[in-house]
Amino acid sequence: MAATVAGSEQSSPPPPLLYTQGQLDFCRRIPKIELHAHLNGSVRDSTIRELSTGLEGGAVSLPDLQRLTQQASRTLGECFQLFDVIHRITTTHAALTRITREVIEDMADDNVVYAEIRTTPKARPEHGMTTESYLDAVFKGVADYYAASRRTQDIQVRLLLSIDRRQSAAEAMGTARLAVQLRDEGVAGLDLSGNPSVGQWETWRPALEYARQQGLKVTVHAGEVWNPEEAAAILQWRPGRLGHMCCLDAALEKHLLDSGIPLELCLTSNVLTRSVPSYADHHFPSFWPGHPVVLCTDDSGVFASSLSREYALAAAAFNLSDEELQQLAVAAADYTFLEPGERAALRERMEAALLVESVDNSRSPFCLFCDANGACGRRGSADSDGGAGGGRRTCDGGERSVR
Ligand SMILES: CNc1ncnc2c1ncn2[C@@H]1O[C@H](COP(=O)(O)O)[C@@H](O)[C@H]1O
Repeated sequence: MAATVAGSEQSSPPPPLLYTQGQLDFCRRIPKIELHAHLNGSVRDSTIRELSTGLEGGAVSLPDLQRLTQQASRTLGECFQLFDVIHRITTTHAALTRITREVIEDMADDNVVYAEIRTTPKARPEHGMTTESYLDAVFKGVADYYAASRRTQDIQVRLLLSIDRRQSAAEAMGTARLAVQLRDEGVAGLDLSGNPSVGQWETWRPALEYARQQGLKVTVHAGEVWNPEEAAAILQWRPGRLGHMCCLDAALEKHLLDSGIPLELCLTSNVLTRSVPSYADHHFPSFWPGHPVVLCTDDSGVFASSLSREYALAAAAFNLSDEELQQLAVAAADYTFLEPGERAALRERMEAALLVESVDNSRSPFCLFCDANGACGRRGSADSDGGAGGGRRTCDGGERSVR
């Protein structure tokens, strides 16, 4: 049977190899800043499996969950199906506290030194949860991380509250008021996100406007799908940062370049959701260098990635040198929603940690189906399931793809 699988694999071309172990190792050692990470999109696979197993009465369709998490590529619509499943297993205060602590642990392990984690506060009356208690549980997760971490203050964390595009104008205003109230408790800003095919910009604009008038920073998802009228209206409103901006015509691209608004770019998310056709075709090089850009993960759990992996993918796809990777990482300090003095301190900390070594590219490469730990999810890859590596597979794909 194994021979049949291997035989059938031989007939299909191997996926392109995108970066080397040496590049990934180097990117892991660079101190990094994460500015676009959705809390419920960053949940560990093992935690999703554990929490869904504990549920009674088939509240979560495990076959659906498994099908969606095992697909190498998923459309934006399928991603939002996956979020619905994740939201059904992170309904308790304890689950929220746990996922928050774990997300920070994973970021700290990946050498992220500053993170803005975003989430939509949700009221779940059936679990005795209000939007305020949702956030209390998230804050507890942050506190638990610091209480348990031996490497205290390795990573500095701020929250952004997200307005979900499914929300009404009144609900959006509720989220904005909460963000303003919690400004001194670790909330650094407000975000607009959610399924880009849902709703109208004018619905949430007053809430974003209110937050901005109160001195809060605002970031907005835009151009994740083709909607030039909305992208133009958002650009004209001038948020503090913009997420994605994949689907732009030449006029909008020029407008964005002229605006100087920092862009949060999430390569794997955009490729897997088909907002861009491939890594090599990503719009990163249309903006960087020259325009403020920060590489981010978006949903490290949903897309099986890490910030280091996103840097390594950028290095391979756009032929970036070690110095350029570090320039990207350091510059991100300037685009954070921290106060100016805190930004400067963060930048100094990043500069003090610059690396001067070169990359060892001789070690095994990674392909499109390799996850952040180098385990290859492609059927028939070498050292398949259940071997001495405890089910970990190594990649035997083809040539590395460099643009
Ligand atoms: C793939 N690109 C994306 N585009 C737009 N919104 C996204 C997203 N990825 C995640 N979210 C938003 O973040 C929520 C999950 O985290 P929280 O429950 O808030 O912690 C999703 O439900 C969606 O609203």
